[in-house]
Amino acid sequence: MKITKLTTYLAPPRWLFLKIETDEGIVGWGEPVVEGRALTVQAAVNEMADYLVGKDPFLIEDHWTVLYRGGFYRGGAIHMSALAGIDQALWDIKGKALGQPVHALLGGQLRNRIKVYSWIGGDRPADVATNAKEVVARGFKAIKLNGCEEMQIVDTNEKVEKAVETIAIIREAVGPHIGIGVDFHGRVHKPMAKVLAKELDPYKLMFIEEPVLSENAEALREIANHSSTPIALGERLYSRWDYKPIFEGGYVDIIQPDLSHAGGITECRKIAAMAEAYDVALAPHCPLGPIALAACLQVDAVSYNAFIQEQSLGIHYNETNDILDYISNKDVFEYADGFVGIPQGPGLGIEIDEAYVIERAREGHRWRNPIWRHPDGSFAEW
Ligand SMILES: O=C(O)[C@@H](O)[C@H](O)[C@H](O)CO
Ligand SMILES: [Mg+2]
Repeated sequence: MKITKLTTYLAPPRWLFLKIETDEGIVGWGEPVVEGRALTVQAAVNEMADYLVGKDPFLIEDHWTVLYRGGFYRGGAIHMSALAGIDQALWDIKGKALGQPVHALLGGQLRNRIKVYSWIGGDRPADVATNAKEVVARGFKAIKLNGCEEMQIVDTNEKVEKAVETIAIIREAVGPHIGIGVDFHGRVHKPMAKVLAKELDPYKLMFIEEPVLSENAEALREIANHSSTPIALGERLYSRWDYKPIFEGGYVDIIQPDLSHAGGITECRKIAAMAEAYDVALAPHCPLGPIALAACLQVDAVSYNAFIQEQSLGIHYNETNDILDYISNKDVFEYADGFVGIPQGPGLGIEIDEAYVIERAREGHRWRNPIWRHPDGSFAEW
């Protein structure tokens, strides 16, 4: 079998899909995207396409190695996201050709299902609480919300009180047994992170996420010394080499590699294995589309340390941008009791509705994250 063609589609609300075709008619799909830079990742995929055309799609490990190492310069969000989508599509092709789900080719599933969490939005604590209750009523056993608004490098007690009040209201609303992940989104700097972590400890959170940016990971030591809450991060780390200092540092409890940002199934499987050797848990990041989610579930299926999966079915944006719109086998993600089943179909397990993808790609998108500012006019991390 030979690779014949790579085609990319800008898929609203903010995704990029990749189709890899072969001379035997088998087609694989990947989702090479980093939010807000879809066109740049598209260019990177196109730049790597000429190497792949004419090659055997089954030689995933070799293609990954050449595309990672062979450009001399390597790594980072754009390159590793492009490589991630290519890798997902190659696994999809191989699974479809052999009539096996990807997880079967990775050694076989060690779990039937994985717990999922739902994102909770809302501007005011009361709205967040209403949304949280609604999601719990729909069966979710775990939720995640943003932990604070913009936070300056040193900020006021008022900001801290507001953040704590929101979490208190949520804990009260959902009761003691629902998992609550609190995402600080890298908004907080070292001086405030330890204050917040300590204040939030009594709410027995499932984790605090990006309490500082991962490039400031040395600050985690101080935070861990002020709190017993598990610390999660990793959505902005792109390879085993990026994760190396995190494991060596010893203060991260949960890693969150993104299957569409960190080199795909091949690389995330290895990152997960490194984590297992440090007794660190895996919770793949996925505020993305159906292909990314399907890729996550393949790695969850074979990773002992995976415990929960992020996903954005029908809730992260709005009902008109549901990820199920893009797939024909709409029952593939089986939800029950706060868990989602591991897909059993060949390849990634999803069937992309290509006509719908082409139709939506005509409209495309220009997704950008908001730009925030502090009261003094300086830039604020979103
Ligand atoms: O953990 C999450 O899902 C968020 O931090 C998103 O990755 C971020 O809003 C960019 O899409
Ligand atoms: Mg996050």
